[in-house]
Amino acid sequence: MTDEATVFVPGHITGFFTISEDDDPTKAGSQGAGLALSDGVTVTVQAADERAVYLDDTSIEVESVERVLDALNANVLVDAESDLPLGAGFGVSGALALGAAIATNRVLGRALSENELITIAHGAEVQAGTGLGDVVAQAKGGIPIRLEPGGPQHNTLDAVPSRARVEYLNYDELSTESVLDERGEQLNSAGEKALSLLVQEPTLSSFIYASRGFAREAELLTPRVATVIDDVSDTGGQASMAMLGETVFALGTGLSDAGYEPESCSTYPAGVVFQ
Ligand SMILES: Nc1ncnc2c1ncn2[C@@H]1O[C@H](COP(=O)(O)OP(=O)(O)OP(=O)(O)O)[C@@H](O)[C@H]1O
Ligand SMILES: CC(C)(CO)[C@@H](O)C(=O)[O-]
Repeated sequence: MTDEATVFVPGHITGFFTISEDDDPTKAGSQGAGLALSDGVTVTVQAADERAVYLDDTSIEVESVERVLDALNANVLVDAESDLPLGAGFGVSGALALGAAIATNRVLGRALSENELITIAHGAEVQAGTGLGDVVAQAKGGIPIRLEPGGPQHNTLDAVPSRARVEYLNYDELSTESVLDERGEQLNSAGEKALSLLVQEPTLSSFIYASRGFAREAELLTPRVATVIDDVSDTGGQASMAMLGETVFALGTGLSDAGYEPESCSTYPAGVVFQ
């Protein structure tokens, strides 16, 4: 046991995905692919008499984190700091859940393994309805391809063996929960097509091409996101939409070359790291 533990969890932009439902939340999840980001969430956990969760010094309630703390029977103070907006397609709720699981285990001496903690965080996200594949992707890092859905005991992960500078521009939030409820079927056929394209040619360029096709086919593009993606294409760059937020991401200097003023970071090769 220790008084305090701090971990960094990379953000994660999903480019495309499919939905797999299952009564067992450790088997439910998504296939798909995305980018783990050097912009992420730093989560500090301290033992406390009462439970409290803060993001950037503001008290927040995030169901996935509550579920993780319930599973670990933990009264702790979770103090998170993030470069990324919540609810905008960067997997912040997954990062909070995974960071809380890994750091709480250390602080309270729960002696669970990494896969056990990833399973708890993944199941919590699935049950909260805020994510299906972010947690397993964030635990792996890099440019993960989720070939099979679910937590670490059930899924199969591969990756695009590459790295990239990433630019992004966020306009607004999109509720993961409501999009998943309303668009299931349409997403799955577009997601399967995108995955088979990427598996045939697992490169960054295919990833972003497949992601753009998915966003279009699943009819998730908002007018301003579509305009920005077209502007990036017109200047020879590659961009798509982050699932699920009103957010555009581009490889390299795609957005700045098109005259926008984006945030920038890079893909993050590792998963969760103790600080
Ligand atoms: N101010 C806030 N804005 C957005 N969400 C909030 C806020 N405060 C608490 N929440 C909770 O945080 C969670 C956000 O989950 P959501 O899955 O939409 O975001 P994300 O993980 O950042 O993005 P995504 O899953 O699309 O990559 C929800 O449970 C929501 O209820
Ligand atoms: C559902 C999702 C797009 C929400 O960010 C993500 O968790 C994923 O790729 O499964």
